[in-house]
Amino acid sequence: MNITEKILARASGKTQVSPGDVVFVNVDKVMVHDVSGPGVLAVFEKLRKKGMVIDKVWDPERVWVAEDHFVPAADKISAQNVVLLTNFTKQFGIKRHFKYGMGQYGICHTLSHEEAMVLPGEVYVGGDSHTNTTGALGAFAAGLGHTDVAYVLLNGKIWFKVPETLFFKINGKLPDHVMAKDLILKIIGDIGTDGAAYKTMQFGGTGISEMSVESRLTLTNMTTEAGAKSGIVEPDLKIREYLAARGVTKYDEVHGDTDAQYEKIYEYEGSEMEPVVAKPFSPANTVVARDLSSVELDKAYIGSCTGAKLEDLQAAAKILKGRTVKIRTEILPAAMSIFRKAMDTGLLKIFMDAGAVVGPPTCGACCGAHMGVLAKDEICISTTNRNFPGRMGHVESQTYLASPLVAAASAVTGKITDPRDLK
Ligand SMILES: CC(C)[C@H](C(=O)O)[C@@H](O)C(=O)O
Ligand code: SF4
Repeated sequence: MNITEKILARASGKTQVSPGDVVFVNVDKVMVHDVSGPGVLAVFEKLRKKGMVIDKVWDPERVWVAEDHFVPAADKISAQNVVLLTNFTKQFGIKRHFKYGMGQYGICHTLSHEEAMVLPGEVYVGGDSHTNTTGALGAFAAGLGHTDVAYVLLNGKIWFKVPETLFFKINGKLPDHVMAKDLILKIIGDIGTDGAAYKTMQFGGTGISEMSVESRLTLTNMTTEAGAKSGIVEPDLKIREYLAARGVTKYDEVHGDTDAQYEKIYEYEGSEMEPVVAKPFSPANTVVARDLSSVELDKAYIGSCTGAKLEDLQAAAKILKGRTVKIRTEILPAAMSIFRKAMDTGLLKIFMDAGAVVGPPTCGACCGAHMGVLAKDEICISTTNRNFPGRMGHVESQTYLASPLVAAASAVTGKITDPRDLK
């Protein structure tokens, strides 16, 4: 069995599972945020109307809650949703509620690794499609809809069909000007937005062992854009060090067997990778950044669970240091802990000296909700993961997806720019 099959076998009390089997698994952790939380509570209300008594969740210690999509409250409805979440965590005794304006808070998928909320070998589900992100820590991590999350909250279990696994073997390190974002855009461009439909995308090879944990998280984050049920990387020393730095050393790692089976193996030569950009309106609409050097931009956005981890901000700072932005540039670290590290290490000063605006963690601009939406016909280069019509604002706006290096280089020139071409 491969790592995903072994995790699902262990969680369902079986010695052997195969792709296609339906298993009923014990869940280790579950997350809801300020969009899915109220949706799940609406399911509870429906069940109550049918006479069900709901006065506790299966295990309040295994539930955590993030305020991220519409904070700072974008309007009256989002303000009300935060009140709903607060009442929910109080009523059910859920202590891990990351609240806007009270110390650490941020985008759910960023907190999941920054706060070591999920550990190797675990089954983690969340009310958000990019829950796949945390698979980079060696866990089975998948997004669920409101009804399924409600079921997990009450029972601590859920069913899964064991997915087939596609293995992406990356040989050798990526060049300096290329980031994990370029690699995953290249892969999605190759396999398409349904190329991994209900499959697991596993990443391995020397290119992955050389890669930082934060970079691996960019890969697994975007497996959702290829339709994958989950994304995963086998845990190694880097993961152990990452978790130890967060005070966690006890967990039960799972590794695939040496003769593990995969549906298909794809190979990529790391050193041959180039900066890649996804054009509107699909993450699979990819070309090399250099082919787009005539595209004029209105905005550069460096933010989101995909592109505003510390390493992403460091990459942007490398470009922006001593330079000035030519277009409106918004930089929103993905969690307060990252914001603080960026402040302590001088990154925020570099951004502000360059003329960019630095703002609080939020999903707002990424999902076109608030805090920087695009106007009609505006064109944005963004470190986020989706560029469907209207994703970041007006339905006739356009988003190009890119790495933080490409986004920062483009902010400086006002046109899509390969970082190698920046004077
Ligand atoms: C709003 C939320 C449910 C949504 C998701 O599930 O992915 C959002 O995070 C997104 O990226 O589109
Ligand atoms: S930052 Fe964007 S992609 Fe990530 S959870 Fe928020 S809305 Fe979804």
